[in-house]
Amino acid sequence: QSGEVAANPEQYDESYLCPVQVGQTTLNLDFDTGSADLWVFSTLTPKSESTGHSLYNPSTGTKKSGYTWDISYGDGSGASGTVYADKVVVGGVTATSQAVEAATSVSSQFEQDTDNDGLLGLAFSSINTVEPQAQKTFFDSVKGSLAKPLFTADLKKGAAGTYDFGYIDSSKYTGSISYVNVNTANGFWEFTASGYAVGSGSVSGSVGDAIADTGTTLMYLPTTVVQAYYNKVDSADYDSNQGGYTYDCSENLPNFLISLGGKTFTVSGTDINFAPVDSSGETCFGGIQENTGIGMSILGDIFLKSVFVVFDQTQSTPRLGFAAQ
Ligand SMILES: O=C(CCCl)NNC1=[NH+]CCN1
Repeated sequence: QSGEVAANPEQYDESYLCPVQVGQTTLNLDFDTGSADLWVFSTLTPKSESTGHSLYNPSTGTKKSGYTWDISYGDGSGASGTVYADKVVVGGVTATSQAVEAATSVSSQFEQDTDNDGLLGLAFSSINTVEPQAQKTFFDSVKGSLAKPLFTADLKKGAAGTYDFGYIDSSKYTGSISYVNVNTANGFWEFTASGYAVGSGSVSGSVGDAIADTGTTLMYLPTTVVQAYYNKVDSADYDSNQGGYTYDCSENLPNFLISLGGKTFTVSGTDINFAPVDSSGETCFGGIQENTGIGMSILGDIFLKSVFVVFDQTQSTPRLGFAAQ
């Protein structure tokens, strides 16, 4: 089988939500290559936490007795609950008995984002949080039945993009796809990024260890790289109250170039202009921030909306393919 599903941006492209049939209900889920749990708001979620969300009704599923899950994300958000097996359909691709993690508790970030009905993890199943036995991601459940064991991400700035499962649609990218091998030891789509450049500078240095993470909004890079970037932004400064680099919204940001698999990709300065910090619209928060304390770089949506990405398990070593959109 193969299929395509829309990835609809929230405000400021903070995350991208995709319609997914879970049991007999269609929910809008955040496809997240940085985690491996498929969890949903449900009729088991306290009303005080689930108002405004579409809810999975576990009555259509088979309860996995004694199974629980509890996940925390890099941004401090989290959720926990119980586990059911049920039908999940993404863009016409069906997992007949997918582990569906029904939330009995969610953090405030999820409670408040009423467009988001849960997450569909697309990292490696090794980091699934279900106890006493880790469960397969949706991709792992259907991988063997896909025309090709791969999926692609084509996210866009302020417009609907797509995730495709089982095939590469050559109309969605330009030029050739350049591949890098993935290190799955930490359960992420983790690889080594090469040199970088700011604006019209020449590509040099090394970004290093990084993950491709559709579930993270911004780009988190080494301090040296981030300082080199904002040195080219006159009004930029590190604002500890905002927790990162801010600048005058009226200032045009330079492009950021990164070399992956021997090819250089350009993230436009307009894409790096993330969002105003308040309703005055004077000060803006940058889409490139420091990876301090994370232990690796994260190429999140700010980067991913500039490229077409292949999450490829056609070979014994998984790999990532990057092409310009
Ligand atoms: O948690 C992470 C970072 C992994 Cl290093 N990404 N995925 C995600 N989902 C919701 C917020 N962030």
